[in-house]
Amino acid sequence: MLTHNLGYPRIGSKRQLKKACEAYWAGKIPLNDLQKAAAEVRITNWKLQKDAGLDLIPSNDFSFYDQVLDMAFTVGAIPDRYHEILTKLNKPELDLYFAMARGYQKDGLDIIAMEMTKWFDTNYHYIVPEFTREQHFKLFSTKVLDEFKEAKHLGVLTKPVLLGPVSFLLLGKEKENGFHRIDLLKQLLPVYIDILKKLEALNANWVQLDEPFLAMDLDQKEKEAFVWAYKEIKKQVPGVKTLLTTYFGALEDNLELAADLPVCGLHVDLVRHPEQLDAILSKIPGNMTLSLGLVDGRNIWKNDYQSSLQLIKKAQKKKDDDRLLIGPSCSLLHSPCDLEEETNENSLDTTIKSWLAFARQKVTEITVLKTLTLDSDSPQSNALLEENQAAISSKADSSRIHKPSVQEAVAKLSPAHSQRQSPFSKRTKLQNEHLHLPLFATTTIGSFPQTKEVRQWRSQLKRGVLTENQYNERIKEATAKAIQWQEEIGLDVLVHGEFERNDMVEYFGEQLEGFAFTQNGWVQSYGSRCVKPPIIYGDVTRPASMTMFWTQYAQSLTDRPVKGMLTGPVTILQWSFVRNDQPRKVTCQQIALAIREEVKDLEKAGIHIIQIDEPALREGLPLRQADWDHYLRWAVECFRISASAVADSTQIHTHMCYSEFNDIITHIAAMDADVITIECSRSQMELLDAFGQFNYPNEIGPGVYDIHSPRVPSIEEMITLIQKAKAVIPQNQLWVNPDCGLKTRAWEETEEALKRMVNAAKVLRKEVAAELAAQ
Ligand SMILES: CN1c2c(nc(N)[nH]c2=O)NC[C@@H]1CNc1ccc(C(=O)N[C@@H](CCC(=O)N[C@@H](CCC(=O)N[C@@H](CCC(=O)O)C(=O)O)C(=O)O)C(=O)O)cc1
Ligand SMILES: N[C@@H](CCS)C(=O)O
Ligand SMILES: [Zn+2]
Repeated sequence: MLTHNLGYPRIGSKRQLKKACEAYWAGKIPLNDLQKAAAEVRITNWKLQKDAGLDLIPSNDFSFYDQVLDMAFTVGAIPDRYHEILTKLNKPELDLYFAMARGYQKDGLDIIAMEMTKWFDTNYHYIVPEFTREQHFKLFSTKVLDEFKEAKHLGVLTKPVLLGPVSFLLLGKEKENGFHRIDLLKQLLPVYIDILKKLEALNANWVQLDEPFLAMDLDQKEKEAFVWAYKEIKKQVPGVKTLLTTYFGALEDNLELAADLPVCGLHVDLVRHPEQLDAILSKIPGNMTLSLGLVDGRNIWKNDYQSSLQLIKKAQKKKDDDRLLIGPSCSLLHSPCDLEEETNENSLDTTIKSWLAFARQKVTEITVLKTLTLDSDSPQSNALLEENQAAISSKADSSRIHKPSVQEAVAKLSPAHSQRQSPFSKRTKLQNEHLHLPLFATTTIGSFPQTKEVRQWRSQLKRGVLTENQYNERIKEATAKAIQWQEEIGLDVLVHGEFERNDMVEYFGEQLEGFAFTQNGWVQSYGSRCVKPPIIYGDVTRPASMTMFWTQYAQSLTDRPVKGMLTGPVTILQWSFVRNDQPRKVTCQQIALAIREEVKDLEKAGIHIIQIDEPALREGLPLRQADWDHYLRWAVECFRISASAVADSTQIHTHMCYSEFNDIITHIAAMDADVITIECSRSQMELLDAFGQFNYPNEIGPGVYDIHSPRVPSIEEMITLIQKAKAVIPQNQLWVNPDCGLKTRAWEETEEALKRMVNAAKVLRKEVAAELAAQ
């Protein structure tokens, strides 16, 4: 029986990689320093996994930006528009790689970035591979080989990790009509085979091929692709031990397909789906190794050793120990690095800390499970087991978790809680009378640049360098400047800028009871961007208003409407580590009731437009379509609970980014927000089609400015996008706004882009006026 890991967080326990990348992008450090910082992270990770006693340690789980982009880069799936970075500018390959992720707008080039979207149901985002009909693949980057050699040189024979060929293609997008990306498998596979042969020549033993799509609904063509690809790999590289990994879901109807593939090992997620073990054990061939995903890679609760041991024992009845692996449910990429970095008892007290395990502790849990299995009677094992049971029962019995008043409020929820007073057709008239907004009303999504300065103030407040008063004065100044500037450039609906928020979820988590938060529990969200998800451990209440002060302050500075800005219940749930002792729906209802109170307070204070962001509503969709309806019903209901306590004349906005809407449009419509703003620009308004086809009745703000790239779009580009939107949605329903909040941008580009955006709306208003005059 061997222990292994599917992947370790690569940001570094002190976000070293984030800091080095951002310094390199800003031209503050040379490439060499960035490479050094990256190597240090890799080496530290290998060493700590080795020291924990892990048998198979992953390599190529490191990434400068994203593992899907790495795969595209490895197989040379590099869109033509980036080649000039090498051919014309003679830049290093890593600059080309970063340009694919972030766009490139300097040295006389202006190249847009590749699309980015959610990695399954996580808050991690990957770069979407682009494929053309005549797509050509070749071994372009040797990263996987280099990192294997690097670890070997340090005395660690790693298990290289590659995104499997079928999942790689399925994660991508056709950039031309007339073909399906899965048809490219024949051209792609030789590159994989080349890599596997090269790894074999380097004496690699196990190679991990991630095929998460095996835990999703597959059509016949996709199933055949799996069969063909893995037969071909077996035929051409018989000496490599292929470990096929699935995670986030159960194999279900794909079990036979997976069990029949000629691979050496199969990894299954037994945290999300422990019930699948029986079926798997009855189907898996005797000579295929089974990897038991027992330690939760997606949450931070300590492993319950007794439960895991039961699953191991069950597997042992059908499989010899030398055909069993023990590991985490999925890559530990989604866990914070190290609980030992949490030294501040004010954010994470010792009791709550004793319930938790982060990536480093999870690696130890994996090795302990092996010890407990193979050496079950030793005093050391008994002590480990007892200690674990004490932590598990301390959480189950804790009086800090249950609040009868919250449970009563949830039990009393009725359909009336999720119903606005009147239908949209009536509300919109009242809102128009109240707000007097022009055609193509302009707004932003909420946040303005979180500059180094703003973050420094917060860090100084935490360290006691600034008093609360001094900190508030600085935030007030930033808010006042933002309000004045928005008025000057002519935006119609203003925002306060969210300067006081560290993060749109953490900020609320810090103010709600039932939440704990960390000092250093960073998890990669995309590229160098990280989040510190709060930990929901108990029933949720709102002891005091959370946003009133800053919203009222901003509104007091202007006659234009300022939008109240809240994060919605589904997003707070989805972007937190959630308690595992009650259904997610119930936790979400508790949060919805807290947000509902906040909405009521804002309305009472004279705020007439309130935005309840739900960017994670789509992300929360179960991976299997059969489970969608149940989820969407309670998720939409929770949004509505939070939004429905207001008068008809109060305009409720919601916002979603990185979402496809085609297949959930009825539920989006059921949210019944008066206005929805969506991310649209990278897809050139494609995402809007769903709303057009549905004859979506409420108002929409399709994003015209890609905020994930420093690139400033031209006014013409924005006009073209609005015109595209006009072709799909009646113009009186349209708003003009960026794709998402501007917290990650610098002021210079933000100012320029928003000025152009307001002017684009003005140009279109003139056009419409001229059309009307001509009629
Ligand atoms: C909109 N998105 C969000 C998602 N998830 C969230 N939880 N939040 C989101 O906004 N998912 C989807 C999208 C895209 N994802 C992201 C994720 C993360 C960011 C982002 O900007 N992250 C920041 C960190 C934000 C934060 O928590 N800031 C804190 C701490 C700041 C800090 O680093 N302080 C320094 C000290 C400062 C100094 O002295 O210079 C330190 O501690 O060392 C804060 O502001 O207080 C990031 O930088 O990664 C965006 C989109
Ligand atoms: N109001 C948030 C939404 C991000 S999804 C922001 O503007 O950053
Ligand atoms: Zn957004």
